[in-house]
Amino acid sequence: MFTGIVEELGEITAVENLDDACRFRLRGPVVTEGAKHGDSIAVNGVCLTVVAHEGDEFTADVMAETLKRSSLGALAVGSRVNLERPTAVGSRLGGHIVQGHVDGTGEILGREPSEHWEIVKISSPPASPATSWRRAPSPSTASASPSSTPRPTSSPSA
Ligand SMILES: Cc1nc2c(=O)[nH]c(=O)nc-2n(C[C@H](O)[C@H](O)[C@H](O)CO)c1C
Repeated sequence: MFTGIVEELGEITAVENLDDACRFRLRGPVVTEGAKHGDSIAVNGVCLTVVAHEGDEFTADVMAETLKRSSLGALAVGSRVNLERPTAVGSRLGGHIVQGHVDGTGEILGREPSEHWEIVKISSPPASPATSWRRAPSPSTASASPSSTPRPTSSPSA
């Protein structure tokens, strides 16, 4: 579990194209401190697994499904990425509880700068049948169109 509070801005230092995946090497001095093989690290909000690490760099394999659903497929050597380690049990949860399991990519529709912050408008990707059953239906959606969200037959009805 993550909180969405970014710990540092890391960088992609190598990209290797595998048959149906990509192997990324990333630099992140904060998130690699004490990192172990098998640990999770969120890269631009996407939960990935550390398969190797050395010094301030770690390697993660990104499978085709992840490349399809997230914006990680657009990354290249030199790209800066938001990095976050999972939340430690017992610590204060700033931000939100975030799984790092991305459903899809939105699009930035506009940015309105103001003196202290910017309002960023982002489109939400339409739910595909493959992801919509993973989302809990909101009460209004469920009552408005109960048959529009395919779910496994074993799911309790809303
Ligand atoms: C822990 C984890 N590790 C990886 C990984 O090392 N490589 C990968 O491609 N996907 C991983 N995932 C699943 C992704 O987070 C998930 O596929 C994306 O968020 C898209 O839904 C997860 C959940």
